[in-house]
Amino acid sequence: MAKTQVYCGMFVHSTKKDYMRILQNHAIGVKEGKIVFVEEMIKFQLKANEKEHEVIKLNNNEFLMPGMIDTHIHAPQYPNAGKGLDQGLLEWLNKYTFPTEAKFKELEFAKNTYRKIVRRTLENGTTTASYYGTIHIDACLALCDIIEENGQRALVGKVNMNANSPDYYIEESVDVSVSETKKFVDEVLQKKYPRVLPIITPRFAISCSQQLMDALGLLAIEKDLHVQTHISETEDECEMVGKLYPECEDYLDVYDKAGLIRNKTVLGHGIYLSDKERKKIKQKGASISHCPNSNLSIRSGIFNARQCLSEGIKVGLGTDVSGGYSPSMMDAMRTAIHVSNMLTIKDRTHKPITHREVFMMATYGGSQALAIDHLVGNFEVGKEFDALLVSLDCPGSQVDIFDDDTPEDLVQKFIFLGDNRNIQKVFVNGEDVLQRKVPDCQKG
Ligand SMILES: Nc1nc2[nH]cnc2c(=O)[nH]1
Ligand SMILES: [Zn+2]
Repeated sequence: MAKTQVYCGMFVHSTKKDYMRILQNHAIGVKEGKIVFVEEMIKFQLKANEKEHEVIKLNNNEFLMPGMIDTHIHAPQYPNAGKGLDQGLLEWLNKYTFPTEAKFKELEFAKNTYRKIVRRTLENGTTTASYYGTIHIDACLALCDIIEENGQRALVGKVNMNANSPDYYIEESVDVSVSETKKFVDEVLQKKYPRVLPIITPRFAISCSQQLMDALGLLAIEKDLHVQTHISETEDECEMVGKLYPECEDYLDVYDKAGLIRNKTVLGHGIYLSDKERKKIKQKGASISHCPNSNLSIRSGIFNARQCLSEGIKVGLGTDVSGGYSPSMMDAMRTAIHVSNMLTIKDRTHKPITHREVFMMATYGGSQALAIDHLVGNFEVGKEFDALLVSLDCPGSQVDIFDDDTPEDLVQKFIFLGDNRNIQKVFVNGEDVLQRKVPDCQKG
């Protein structure tokens, strides 16, 4: 019988009560990918037994944290990461994003790109991602296979768009868009991937007709599926949605009328939501994916994370590659703090979010946002062990530790100064997935 792996040392995670809880001199037992106990080391030592337990001791400059959860990322936009940031959202979509996404008609190009982004996010500690694909079903199915092959956990969406889109990148009709989506969902579910699920992905209200959104809302309800889309990201976009849907009360109402606002719905951005819209999001149990790098890079606006958190809305973090140039969730944490600091600079009564809140949003908050907090997000007994082994004194580390650094200082320094080199192991369901032998993505 396989032994229980027991990690001994320091752990940091978020709980319902604490954004950041640090457990020193603790032991976490992992069996068949799941957390079977979390207890003080002295307690574990009383029952420790060589036949049953494989003990892995962390050193003083190491800790374990939950794997990070990217609640909003466009896998096909990865070739554009770090370029084409000179336009605002609507122009940026037309000039750079749609031409790139259209290339995913070519399956080999799609596979090579998807291998790169899945590997890159894993190396940066993203154990779960909610991916937008393109309108191409074969490429989206290939993305699912590649995620599975690499051992990542994910939601994958075939994008729907049938309006206000260029001729070379648009779905023919509502019927085609819906039937392709059904086919995609059925194929993904049939494969019974242990950790990959489909997510209904109407791009945003501008590129979908009401009829299409109605059909997608029905499908989501019928099959109890996750939903992701964009909302209130820029002022231009909000104005255009107001003109396209004059009969709706507000932007959220466009989606809500279609049945798309559920407790498994994650809404990207939400910068310009009204009090009324936020109230409804909270009431419906939907969530917001805050994508700070993207919001600054394409100059969309300043999201008020403090306000949403204090209102009790579920908030996760997203990289939003390639509106956001970085695929790293560490960048998302840092940038979220800076965005919140900007609000404080403008209004000294605003209480900025700290390393504690961004840590929560990158881990437990992300799991709540994607409605997978019963499976992952923190180190609760019964959850799957998705975790990062962080070392601050590994070769190449850019973090220096001093005698008076507290355990929380170590975590804070990792958030601000750390990078992928400090992420020594990436566990998904208990397995160190960086060790997997997969096709070399650099050869693509
Ligand atoms: N950031 C971002 N916003 C969008 N709104 C509609 N499509 C997109 C997209 O691809 N990226
Ligand atoms: Zn996006």
